[in-house]
Amino acid sequence: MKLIVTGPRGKMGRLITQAAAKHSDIELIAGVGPSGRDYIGKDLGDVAMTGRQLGVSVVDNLESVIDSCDVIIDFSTKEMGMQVLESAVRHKKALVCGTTGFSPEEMAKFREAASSIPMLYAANTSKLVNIMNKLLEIVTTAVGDEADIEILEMHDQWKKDAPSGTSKEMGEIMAHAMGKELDDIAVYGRHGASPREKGTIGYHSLRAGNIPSSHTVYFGFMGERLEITHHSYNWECFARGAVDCGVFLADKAPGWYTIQDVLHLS
Ligand SMILES: NC(=O)C1=CN([C@@H]2O[C@H](COP(=O)(O)OP(=O)(O)OC[C@H]3O[C@@H](n4cnc5c(N)ncnc54)[C@H](O)[C@@H]3O)[C@@H](O)[C@H]2O)C=CC1
Ligand SMILES: O=C(O)C1=N[C@H](C(=O)O)C[C@H](O)C1
Repeated sequence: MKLIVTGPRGKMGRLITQAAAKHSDIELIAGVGPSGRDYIGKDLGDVAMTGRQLGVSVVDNLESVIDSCDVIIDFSTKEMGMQVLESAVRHKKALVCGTTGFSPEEMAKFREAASSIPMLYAANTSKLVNIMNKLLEIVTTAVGDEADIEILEMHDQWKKDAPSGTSKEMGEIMAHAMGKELDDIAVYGRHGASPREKGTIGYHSLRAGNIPSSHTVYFGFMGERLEITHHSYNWECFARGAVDCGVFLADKAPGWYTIQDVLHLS
């Protein structure tokens, strides 16, 4: 599988390149970074600190290398993510996108792209988070209407979007389990509303230091509560999952694929 990674100097791009470089089924073709960076033209292995040179460069123009690849993995910014999507559709290349922070209108463009390319979007590529999502569906189906549901997510000080893409996916899964739409029941922060309105999902985002990612969903009852939590200690679990998604997508026909398909959780 011939792979291009965007943002190979970023936190995720670097780890994805490192994981891909160790994978026997993957040939890295190029990295794509922003123009003007001092590492443009340098060896991808050096830029992503894989521990060995890979014999391919980091370029600043995806269009110049895209025809040589089978799959692109993009964990960058929402602006870059939209550009990558356009190029992938134009050149009919499979795309794994793990970038978060897109608007509903932008997300619709990813869905549209699935009619012409193999497309996998995942706000969280950790295996355990996606198993947690299954647990959330079970609990919400059973007690969603009785419980006070609150999501608390924590990330590092540099994270650009809030709430996290993962917590939005979790909220959507729980809302759908209750036969509702998240937009109708999400409450961002609480401002002294009392009593708490039943059937809503509360959102709380915390940004501090270098916390990689924590998500807890609270199901509050009178006299007891259930908490379901995932903590990552670093970003490697997401990079491993992203590479698995890329390998999965390489031989697929155009269509919309999810991480549940990759993990056989559907
Ligand atoms: N789906 C998942 O499991 C996960 C998703 N993420 C998401 O991945 C994204 C990236 O996160 P981080 O790696 O922490 O961010 P980062 O800020 O460390 O890296 C972003 C990278 O994008 C590159 N970039 C920005 N504009 C570019 C352009 N025009 N051309 C080429 N490259 C460009 C930057 O140079 C940088 O290398 C975020 O949206 C984050 O929420 C992060 C972790 C896990
Ligand atoms: O920016 C991050 O770090 C992460 N972003 C994703 C998100 O927005 O949910 C996934 C994970 O939480 C790490």
